[in-house]
Parts: sequence; structure tokens; C-alpha cells
Amino acid sequence: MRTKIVAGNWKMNKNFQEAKALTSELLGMINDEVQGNVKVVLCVPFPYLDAVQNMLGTHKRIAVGAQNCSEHVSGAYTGEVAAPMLKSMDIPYVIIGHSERRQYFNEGGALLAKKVDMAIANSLTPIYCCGEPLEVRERNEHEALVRKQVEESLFHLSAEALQKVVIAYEPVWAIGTGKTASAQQAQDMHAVIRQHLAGKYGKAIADTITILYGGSVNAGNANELFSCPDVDGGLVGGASLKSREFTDIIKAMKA
Ligand SMILES: O=C(CO)COP(=O)(O)O
Repeated sequence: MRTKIVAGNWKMNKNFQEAKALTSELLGMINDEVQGNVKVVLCVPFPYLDAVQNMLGTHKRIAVGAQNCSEHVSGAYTGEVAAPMLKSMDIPYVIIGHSERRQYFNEGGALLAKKVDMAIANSLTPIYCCGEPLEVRERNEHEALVRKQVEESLFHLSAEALQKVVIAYEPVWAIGTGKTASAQQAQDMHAVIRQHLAGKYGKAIADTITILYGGSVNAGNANELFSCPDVDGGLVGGASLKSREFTDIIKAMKA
């Protein structure tokens, strides 16, 4: 049985007071009845990690995550945050290779492979993002591109290391656009990713990997998306900034 996860990616939103207010609202709304066996992760901006983690305190099944980490261990890299720093704060998750990082910060396969390694070496679970832009889907090359993204940043891992990774399929054309992949499109791509993993690592291993869908997930479409057999949860952007809606999305994920 794969781990089911609903993760919120707050991106670069909320000031500190708003971030604390949202965390406290979520703490009031998310309980065992709401979340079942689903893990909830809040991927918050770096400066809020410590405060949000402290607020979550004993709520063992809501965890905090970072949105990026450096490929370097430490040193003269002004403005960067290293995986060992996150480890020293007991941060359990980190998003790696979000399409916004690929697009605006020029992050590509080889660099992201290093970041994945750095996360795993520091006991962080990488949430590795892949997904195609619209023009690639229109050329019908989306499956090939996503296979390549998975290959270039994950296929160097041992089977044991791969099992520490969570994958998020996020079609770029569905991010922040209100345009969601249909449940069929999501399922098809998740199956493509799982088959690709199976080709390299074997079906038994591939079947253990949690694959999340991201791209305009909301309370209205979560049920249908999460009922797909290869969709193990969501990576939610905009809708994770609203406590009621995010809670409803968590409820839609049955574990
Ligand atoms: O990028 C995303 C999550 O990482 C998805 O963002 P939206 O849910 O706002 O489309």
C-alpha cells in the first residue's frame, strides 16, 4: 500500500503573520477524521519553516517541507539554503525541480539529480516534480519529455534510494491556470511514469512509489483526480492557501 500524501505548496505567498494564521486555522480543521491515513505536508517559504514546524508541534501527521535546497553542502553561496541546514531543523520534506524553478532559475536534469542526492543524503524526502509545457503536449511529446525528466534526475539512484523519493507530476499548462488535467490525462501520465520506473527498477519497486498530481487541484476536482489508481495524492498550489478548501482536498484523498 503506497503512502498517500496531500502537500500544499505555498510558493512565495503570505507574510509571516498570515502564514501563522493559516497554520493555526489548519490545525483547527485537520484531525484524524479528516485526514484518515493521509499524510499532510505544508511546503512553506524558508523563513517560516521553524515557526510553522513549532506550531505543528505534536500533530504528528502534518509535516513541514521546504520548496528547494542547494546542490552544495555549505559555503560561499549567498542566498542559498543547504540540505544539511534543513536536516539540522528536522525538516522531513523538500520539493525539488518544481517547474517554476526549472523555468525561472534554469534548473535542469543534472543539477536536479544533485539536489535529489543532497536531499536523500540528509534524510529529507525529495518531492521531485516533472511535467510538460503546453507546446510539448500539443506536439504529443509529453510522455517522452516526462520519461526523460524522470530518467535524468532519478535513474542514477539505487532501488533503495528511489524508494525514498516522492514524485509529483505537474503539467505546466495546468499550474495556476485553473485548467486541470482531466482525471484520464493524469492517470495516463502517472501510469507512464510508473511503467518507466518498473522498466528500470522492476514492478514491485515501482508499485511502492508515491506519485502526486499537481496543477489546479481544488475542492471540486480532487475527488475525481484522487480516485485514479495511480494518483496517490496531490501537490496543491493556490488552493492550499485557503484553509477550508485545502481541508476539503485532504478529505477527498482516501487512504
Ligand atoms: O505548482 C503547483 C503545486 O506545486 C500547482 O499550483 P496550482 O495548484 O496553483 O495550480
